[in-house]
Amino acid sequence: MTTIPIPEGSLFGLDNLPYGVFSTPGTGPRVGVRVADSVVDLAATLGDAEFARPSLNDFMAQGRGRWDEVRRRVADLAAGEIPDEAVHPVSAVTMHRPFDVADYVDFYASEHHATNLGCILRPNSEPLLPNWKHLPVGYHGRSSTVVVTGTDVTRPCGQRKTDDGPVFGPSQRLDIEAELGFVVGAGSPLGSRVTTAEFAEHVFGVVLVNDWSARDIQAWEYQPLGPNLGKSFATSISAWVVPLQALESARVAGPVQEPEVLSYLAEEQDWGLDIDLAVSWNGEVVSRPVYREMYWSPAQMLAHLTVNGAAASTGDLYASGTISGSGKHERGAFIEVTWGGQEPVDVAGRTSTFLEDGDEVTISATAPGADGGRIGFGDVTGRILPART
Ligand SMILES: O=C(O)/C=C/C(=O)CC(=O)CC(=O)O
Ligand SMILES: [Ca+2]
Ligand SMILES: [Mg+2]
Repeated sequence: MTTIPIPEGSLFGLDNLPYGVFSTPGTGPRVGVRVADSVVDLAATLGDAEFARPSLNDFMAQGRGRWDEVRRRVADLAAGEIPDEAVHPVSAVTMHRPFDVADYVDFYASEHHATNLGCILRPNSEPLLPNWKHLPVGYHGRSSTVVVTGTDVTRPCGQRKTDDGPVFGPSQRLDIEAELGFVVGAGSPLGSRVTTAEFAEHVFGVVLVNDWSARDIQAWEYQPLGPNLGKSFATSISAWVVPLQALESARVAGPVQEPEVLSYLAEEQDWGLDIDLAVSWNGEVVSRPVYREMYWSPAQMLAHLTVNGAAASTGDLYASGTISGSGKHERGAFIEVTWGGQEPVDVAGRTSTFLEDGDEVTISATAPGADGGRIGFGDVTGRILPART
């Protein structure tokens, strides 16, 4: 039997306990929980069949009562003695995409980001469009290209506009977007709505998201229907799903919403989140976005997603949109950091605007934990491979 050492200050203490899907040489992917620098095999310890599967979906589908029960059992387990064969060092396992992604929607919930992009992309008009403060604007992304951290990202090819008309080729303005992703566990039937008060009954947990974005492809294709191929080539997520319960100490009131929102978007509980992110480009931190300034809360986003009667499904992923704070060093996309490429930055020994082949980007995040310390999210990392031409 083994007791897992939890060093003082660990971001993965007993107040976090995120879930993921891992494999070891010789055994297939299955559900594990991270405790400090170890992964606990849940099928081998708790014995419940849904943990022997290569995704979290069957567990997530069972709903809040079951999630809370398992979290209590896992906390007891992690604090006590565990059979040696059920504990693996994080460094010795392979992490997989933690859930089968059903639908994927990306929102646009940062006022700072939306304003910055408006100024950069549409300099002669109002940066925020008239609907922006009345509803959380979003678009449907491509769930089949959601990949787990560590997956390489091939530079996309596509159309971009030039003075001589559109040309086809590798994107020359490849960018990132640092976001949070909310993972739906318990779905809702077609024809029903999820109210803002029901958010925690449906959302299982949170991942970090990098919504890779080819700005040149996007700028040419997006009017009037929104982003499509400029973003659908890859979206990276972290391997560990932080349970919503672990974020209790991170809950804060969001910004005051003025004008007042329509009643289906009104909230009685605070679902702003005090989460600090860091974006590293080739190993150097270039930005520290803050989640707490996000205008729309995740409870409002889910209420909006279902207000027309659209069903929510186990494995649905909806992302917050780029997380940009008010400060210059809090911007969550390189198009903002470099102001449309006009203000290059010196990063890791190079002057840069957009991503070059071989570049690597890592997004990390921490939040206040229940024990007075901090909890971590697993990183989301990706490296750019040259285009297939
Ligand atoms: O303002 C635009 O035209 C485009 C905005 C984005 O690309 C952002 C997007 O994907 C939503 C977000 O991440 O906030
Ligand atoms: Ca985005
Ligand atoms: Mg801690």
